[in-house]
Amino acid sequence: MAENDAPPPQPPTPEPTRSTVRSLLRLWTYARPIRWYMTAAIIAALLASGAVLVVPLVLGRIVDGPIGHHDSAALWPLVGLLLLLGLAEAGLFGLRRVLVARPLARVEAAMRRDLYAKLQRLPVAFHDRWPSGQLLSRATSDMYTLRLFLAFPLVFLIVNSLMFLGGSVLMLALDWRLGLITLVPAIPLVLICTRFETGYSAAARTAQDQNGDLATVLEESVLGIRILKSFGRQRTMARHFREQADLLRTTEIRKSFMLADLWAVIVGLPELALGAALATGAVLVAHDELSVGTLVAFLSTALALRWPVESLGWLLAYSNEASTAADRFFDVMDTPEEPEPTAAAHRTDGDGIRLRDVRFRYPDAPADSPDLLRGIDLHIRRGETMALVGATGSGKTTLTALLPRLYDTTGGTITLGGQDIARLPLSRLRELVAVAFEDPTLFSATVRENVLMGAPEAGPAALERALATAQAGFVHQLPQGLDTEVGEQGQSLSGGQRQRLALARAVVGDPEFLVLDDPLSALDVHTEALVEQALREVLAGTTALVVAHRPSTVLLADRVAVLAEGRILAVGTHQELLDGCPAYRELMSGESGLDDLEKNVLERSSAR
Ligand SMILES: Nc1ncnc2c1ncn2[C@@H]1O[C@H](COP(=O)(O)OP(=O)(O)OP(=O)(O)O)[C@@H](O)[C@H]1O
Repeated sequence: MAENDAPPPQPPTPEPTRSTVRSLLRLWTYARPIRWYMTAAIIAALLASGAVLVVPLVLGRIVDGPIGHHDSAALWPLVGLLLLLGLAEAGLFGLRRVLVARPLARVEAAMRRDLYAKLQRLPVAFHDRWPSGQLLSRATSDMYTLRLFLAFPLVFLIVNSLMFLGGSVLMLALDWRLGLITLVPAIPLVLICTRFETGYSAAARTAQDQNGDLATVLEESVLGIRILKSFGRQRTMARHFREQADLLRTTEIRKSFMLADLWAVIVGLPELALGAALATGAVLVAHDELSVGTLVAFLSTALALRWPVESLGWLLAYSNEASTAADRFFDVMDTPEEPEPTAAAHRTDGDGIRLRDVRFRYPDAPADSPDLLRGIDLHIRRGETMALVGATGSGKTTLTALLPRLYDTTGGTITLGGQDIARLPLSRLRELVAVAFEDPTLFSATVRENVLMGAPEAGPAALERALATAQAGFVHQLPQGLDTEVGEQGQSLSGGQRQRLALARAVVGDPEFLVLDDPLSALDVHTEALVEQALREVLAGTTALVVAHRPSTVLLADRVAVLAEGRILAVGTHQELLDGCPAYRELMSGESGLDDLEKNVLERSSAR
């Protein structure tokens, strides 16, 4: 495909009116199936926190009772009770973890599965717009953030709030004056936390997006490592990576400073209040208005509430991270999919492939640019092979992508065997049309799996036939033959080998309609001639559109269509066009020299 000079894609920016709670509530769909586990975990954590709050009361009882009355016999049962409370607290917090560990792993897996399935369903235009690193970071680090949120911050936001409420009531009950002194700082704290929440969620979103950008740069440099090394551009790419990493680092530092500011207030204010309560309590004890035991119980309760209050900082920070991660997840999940026609498929008739007034422009094309395809009219008769030629960037690959509806036309209609492709269910359409692209993408799977991707139900005979057509017999010499893993993107194979496997994948299902985008470009002259010979038999039984850059590929076709200025300029046999279409003559002579071509044609024609 020709280079795209559209501006680089940007991830969506968060809407200014977003609400953290609303974003997090959307996770309910996934959390619902495990609600009872979550409830049990919250109850376990609440009981553990209850045990923590009972400890000060027992301490108060010890001070005013056995210690005050020098009664050591009465001391031991209370010490035993303290021990039991400690054990109960530890056991219950442990139980909370056990209860949610597996269910939450299931939630994370379900979210990731849905995200992956959605990415598969979304149109190619979506993937053109979204950098891969942004999708990668959503499927990995964002999922992890969300699972962690459901495991800890969510539970502790509920438990710690209730513990704070319970502790406050207890402090007020023990002594209302000391209680008020200790609780007054809660008012400025609430205001400060609200302000923090707004600033921090914006920073969290920025960091997550920058993380995605970093993943994109990393992925590109890993996939393009050969180019980088061979052009000695590692330093340039490393600089680019460092710049992106620096941006992320700056945002992370900004987040840390925000959190540090909040923490200073969250830790500082209660300490001041506790100091004031201690001083006031001492005066009250001195005036016999308060027992020492009650003061000990009060202060122990206040100290037990330090964790719920201090944890507020990271709980808020984490909740914000989780809510922006949820936004990023739903940014993808909410993207509209292509409407899937449900009309029952009829049998195709003998009309072949017909394009009527087909127009197309890429969604991100500059507004002032004309449509790339501006009214294509073309009829490929049933059983016919049509070559498509045109200058580079004229839209040949784009036109081929319209047949399997990788992109939807912006005007006009395309029919396959008389059926409008816009009305065919995509699964049926993609059964009818098989495609081999110029860039032969393979997957990290075995040779067999890669080829059978074109027709999973094809038997061993069909597989062998397809490999023979594509002159891909080399696979039998690979260490494990058809079961050899081809490595990430088929990197362990040569360009020509990959191209032959991609061609085998396209023809293995004996498709009714075949679209080949310059399928022989990476082959040596000898292999090309052999593939052409075998391909001719396949093409005889199918209706095909073949993008051709070279005269040798043109020779596979019955007729040739010339694409220029977004329209079909001329259609005819190779010879007719050579005789009557100057643009075609120019295109062909630009490739290999007209004399060579004509010689070639004569030789091949006599060989047929
Ligand atoms: N995904 C895309 N988004 C936006 N513009 C695109 C996209 N893909 C291609 N283009 C633009 O569309 C035009 C036609 O590209 P296309 O790949 O269809 O040309 P082509 O005729 O197949 O070229 P070549 O012969 O070099 O393979 C080019 O200007 C290209 O920049």
